[in-house]
Amino acid sequence: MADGGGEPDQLAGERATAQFDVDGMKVAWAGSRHAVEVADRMARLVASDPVFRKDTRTMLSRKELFKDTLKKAAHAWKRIVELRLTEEEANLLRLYVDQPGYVDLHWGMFVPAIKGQGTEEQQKKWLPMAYKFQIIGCYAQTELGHGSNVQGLETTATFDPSADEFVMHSPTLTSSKWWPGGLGKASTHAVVYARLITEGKDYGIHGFIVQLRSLDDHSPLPGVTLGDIGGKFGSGAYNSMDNGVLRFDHVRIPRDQMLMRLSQVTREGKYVHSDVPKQLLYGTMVYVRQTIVADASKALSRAVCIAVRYSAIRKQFGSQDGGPETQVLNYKTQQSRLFPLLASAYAYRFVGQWLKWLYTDVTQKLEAKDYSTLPEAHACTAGLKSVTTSATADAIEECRKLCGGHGYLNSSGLPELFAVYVPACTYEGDNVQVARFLMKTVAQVATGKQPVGTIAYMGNIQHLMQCKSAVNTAEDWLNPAAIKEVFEARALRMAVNCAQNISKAPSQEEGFSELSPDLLEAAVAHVQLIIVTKFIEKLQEDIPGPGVKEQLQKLCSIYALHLLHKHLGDFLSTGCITARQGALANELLGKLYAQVRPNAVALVDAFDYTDHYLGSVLGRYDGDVYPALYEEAWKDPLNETVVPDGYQEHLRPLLKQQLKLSRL
Ligand SMILES: CCC/C=C/C(=O)SCCNC(=O)CCNC(=O)[C@H](O)C(C)(C)COP(=O)([O-])OP(=O)([O-])OC[C@H]1O[C@@H](n2cnc3c(N)ncnc32)[C@H](O)[C@@H]1OP(=O)([O-])[O-]
Ligand SMILES: Cc1cc2nc3c(=O)[nH]c(=O)nc-3n(C[C@H](O)[C@H](O)[C@H](O)COP(=O)(O)OP(=O)(O)OC[C@H]3O[C@@H](n4cnc5c(N)ncnc54)[C@H](O)[C@@H]3O)c2cc1C
Repeated sequence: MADGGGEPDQLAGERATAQFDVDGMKVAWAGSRHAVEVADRMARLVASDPVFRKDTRTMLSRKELFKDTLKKAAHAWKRIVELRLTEEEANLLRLYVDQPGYVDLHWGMFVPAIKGQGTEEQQKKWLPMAYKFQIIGCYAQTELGHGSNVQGLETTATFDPSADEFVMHSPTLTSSKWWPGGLGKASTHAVVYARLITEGKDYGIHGFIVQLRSLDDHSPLPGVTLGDIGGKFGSGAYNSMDNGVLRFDHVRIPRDQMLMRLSQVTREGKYVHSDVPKQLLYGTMVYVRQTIVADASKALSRAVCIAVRYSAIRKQFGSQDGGPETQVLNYKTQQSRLFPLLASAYAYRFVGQWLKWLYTDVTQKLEAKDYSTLPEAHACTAGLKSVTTSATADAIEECRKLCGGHGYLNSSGLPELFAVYVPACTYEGDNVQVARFLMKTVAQVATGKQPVGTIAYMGNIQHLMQCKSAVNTAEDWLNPAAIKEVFEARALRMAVNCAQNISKAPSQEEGFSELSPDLLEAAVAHVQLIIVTKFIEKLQEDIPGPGVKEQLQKLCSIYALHLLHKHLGDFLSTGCITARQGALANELLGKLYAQVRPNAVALVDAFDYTDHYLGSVLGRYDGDVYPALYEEAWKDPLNETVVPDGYQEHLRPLLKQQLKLSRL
């Protein structure tokens, strides 16, 4: 999707060497022909609208940036209403506007929290107002003193039966809500997580809908202290978001603003727990983690698109006699650093599509009161979220390095992409929960219970604990069954080792604590197996378009084998492969990189990103990088004057003094 404005296409030669149908790959990437069409239309709509320009964003002050975000959000909403966009179209429009803001939390957490934890009556009351933006909501869980440990939150909601109200209170400084996006300046309401106290008893954390600001003049309501928590990492970047602080001084809300799907407080103050598992309190986090995995492939594919196109344009060395230099994309080191990231972008895309299916499936089962798949959904979302976000953050930084000096310029788009992306590693938690799930499964397998879903492989324990890989030539590694077997054996053996070592500890909790680094590694091995498996399963589907499946097969092999190479220690120490088999995998990787090379630019074109969305002079579709870099430099406010501000006060006196000294 070019919107480069009719410049000569410097990458045409690269595109001509592609050995597959790019349109077919666009469909495989987007999920369907319809998805390609809608995404394309929304991306163009945003790219052609001057209000959504973002090329000078990193030069704005925080206040200007925030106002710009409010403007863009309001304009996006206006376009959504005017054009009567569907939910799918509206979500894509917001994606392509590409500026973090309060709307992300309104749609991404506030609305899902009410949907997941509110009764039907509560949904009927609150959702229509939220859908029309008559109220703006955020998700206020984390506090100054506690983030990961949700049970440690201190905000209280004490029921007062005489008034049929809850009293929301922040008893300590550390109980101040701290971090919620959209809270600082924009939200009128929040879903607040607080300790429910009734009849003198603390029933732990529950969700409450609380109005924070006046709907007339936006001022905080009595007893509510609100503000922004301050500037964050990077210029532009996540500073468009008003992450906020909130304190309550005995603020009263009606009883029916407690989210009551999971448990209720009666008019008399009795606490009643329904038959819904209490873990559904964390349901909004499961939903968001699933979207974060999908976002990982978007961020990673953007970075890779920039690095691949620029590496095809950039030339260094290679000519002894004044002839053309070598494209840096032809260097084997560049390929071995970049192509695994390209393969990862596709791998995360497909696992993200599968995770969305899993989430929908669990949600339907929950509606039918079948809670059996909840633990797996929790483990998969938490684990995949953790693994894909940290790998993506590392990959964006790697892409910056792969673009050399120019990658460090804001106009490359990479510094801002990194700064916006990197908090995804922090918000929404880590991997420990997956490890607990694995340990439970190992224990169940020992009792003869047959695991299902993503842990079904653990049921094959007899074979996987002893099997030796049959790989004998580099090409043997092209067999998906060979790959799957060693990834399953590695994950299972690491989990079983942990379980055996925990059983030697004085208590299970001590064992867990002592072995937590090993548990984390076992969890990562399990999650990598899921990603590899879902890629392999994708390839078993009908994938139309000449050459499309063949390219994806190569990328799947690269994804799996680069992990094998990177974690060779795991595979060797668990005895899954021999050193020679490890070397054969590496040999095949080199051959696969050479096969991907002529397709690299077309493989990133298949992401179908506009130049607006990429936001990078290095990643331009037409490859006309140098004039764009040159032009971009002149937009910097420092270039508004030839002689800089401060010359008279600080440079001139210095220079004059040196003149005097030199005359002495
Ligand atoms: C755009 C970005 C916006 C960002 C927004 C945010 O950051 S918002 C803020 C985001 N904040 C964070 O992300 C905070 C991160 N912190 C966490 O996620 C915490 O680890 C915790 C809240 C899960 C711990 O809770 P705890 O101490 O109460 O629990 P426990 O460990 O004792 O486990 C008890 C049982 O529950 C199970 N279970 C747990 N979770 C789920 C689930 N989601 N589903 C289903 N089940 C779940 C677990 O497996 C265990 O099962 P078992 O073994 O009894 O059968
Ligand atoms: C940009 C951004 C946006 C956010 N948006 C929201 C929002 O909208 N709403 C909201 O409520 N919150 C939000 N948060 C808060 C976020 O969810 C928390 O920061 C996150 O859950 C981590 O908690 P923490 O900051 O308290 O870190 P801590 O829990 O203090 O973690 C510090 C370190 O301790 C480690 N650690 C903690 N517990 C354990 C353990 N049991 N075992 C081993 N290691 C452990 C962590 O891995 C980490 O290395 C946001 C945060 C950021 C950065």
